[in-house]
Amino acid sequence: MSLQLTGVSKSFGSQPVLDRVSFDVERGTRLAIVGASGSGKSTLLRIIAGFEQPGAGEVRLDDRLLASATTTISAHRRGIGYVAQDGALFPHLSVRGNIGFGIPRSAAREGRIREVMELTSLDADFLDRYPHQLSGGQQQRVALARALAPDPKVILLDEPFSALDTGLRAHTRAAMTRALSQSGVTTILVTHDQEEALSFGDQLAVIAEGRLVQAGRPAEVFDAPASAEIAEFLGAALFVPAHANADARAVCAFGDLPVRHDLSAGARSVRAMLRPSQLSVGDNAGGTAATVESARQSGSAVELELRFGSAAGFSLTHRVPLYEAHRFPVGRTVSVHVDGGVVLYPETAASDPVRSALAP
Ligand SMILES: Nc1ncnc2c1ncn2[C@@H]1O[C@H](COP(=O)(O)OP(=O)(O)OP(=O)(O)O)[C@@H](O)[C@H]1O
Repeated sequence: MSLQLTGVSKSFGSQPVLDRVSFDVERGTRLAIVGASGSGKSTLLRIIAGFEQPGAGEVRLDDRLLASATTTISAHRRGIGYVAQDGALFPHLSVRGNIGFGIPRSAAREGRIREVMELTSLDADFLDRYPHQLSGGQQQRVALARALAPDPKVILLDEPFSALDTGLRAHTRAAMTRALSQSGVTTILVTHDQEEALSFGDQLAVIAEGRLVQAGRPAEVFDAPASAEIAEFLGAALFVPAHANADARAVCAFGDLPVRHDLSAGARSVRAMLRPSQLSVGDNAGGTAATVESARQSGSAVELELRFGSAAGFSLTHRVPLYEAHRFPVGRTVSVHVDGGVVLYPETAASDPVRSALAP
């Protein structure tokens, strides 16, 4: 039993926005969909919610057809809750009125309102407050409580944390994720924030220009992005030209390293991808030599710009704790080691000084 999308496409006028999107979300699990601005994330959620109709394809919930090009079940009959970016609370209704909006009037109503408030870590003292008397994070939790109150089969979250500042965002996200786990409701979150997507769901799907380009467990997708573009989108990535050997190793500017995943599809020219967190920088010899070109304090760390090769060569930024910065004065030659393996991708045709500077 699950929410199932098959070949969902949508255009606005002549502009295609979604192109044959298919996925399955198992009951009680969480899916995060990540994509750049304009990639079609909100449109996808709006089709599932019933606010837009697909141009082609089908949306099914537990085998019941909710939407196709010719069929549509109205939004309020789908059993799907929706939380918008700004919460979209009714400003003239109290917290009680907002949360109780979708629940039939009965003796059990007040109990259910209090239950979902507890689930979303909202104090019962807020019951008679109005939205303008709440912080942004509290408003988002009221919006989630309102969506959960009628006991939906699915909850859709459209960038619900993006309007909150950093500290509040982490706190609200933790409270909402806890509430969703406890309620066991199937959830889809869309976000353009990679960290958020990687930490939210049981599954992660990456959407680019209306197409679903990769899906899987978050750790698997992060570990083996299907393309160099996805690797870069999901977090800082470093690419260096490499020679692949037959024994699952590759030689690149950082030495002879194990290959974790070979996604080069047999290309003659390949490049190795590694994450900055795999680098360690020391003042001993033995690694790849680099020169500290500049040092800039950033919070509790110092960002070193390390230059490899000649002045026209390649540089990367590496963070070291403030208390270690004295070991890396500007002009010092340092040694860079890489832990862990690399992922191989085909080399792109464009020649670029970064690549030639790092060629083994
Ligand atoms: N009702 C509409 N009419 C015409 N074009 C639309 C409509 N809704 C969305 N679009 C267009 O469809 C494309 C995808 O929009 P959508 O809001 O789904 O993207 P998104 O990935 O959610 O972006 P963001 O992260 O910026 O919210 C955009 O180019 C947008 O301008």
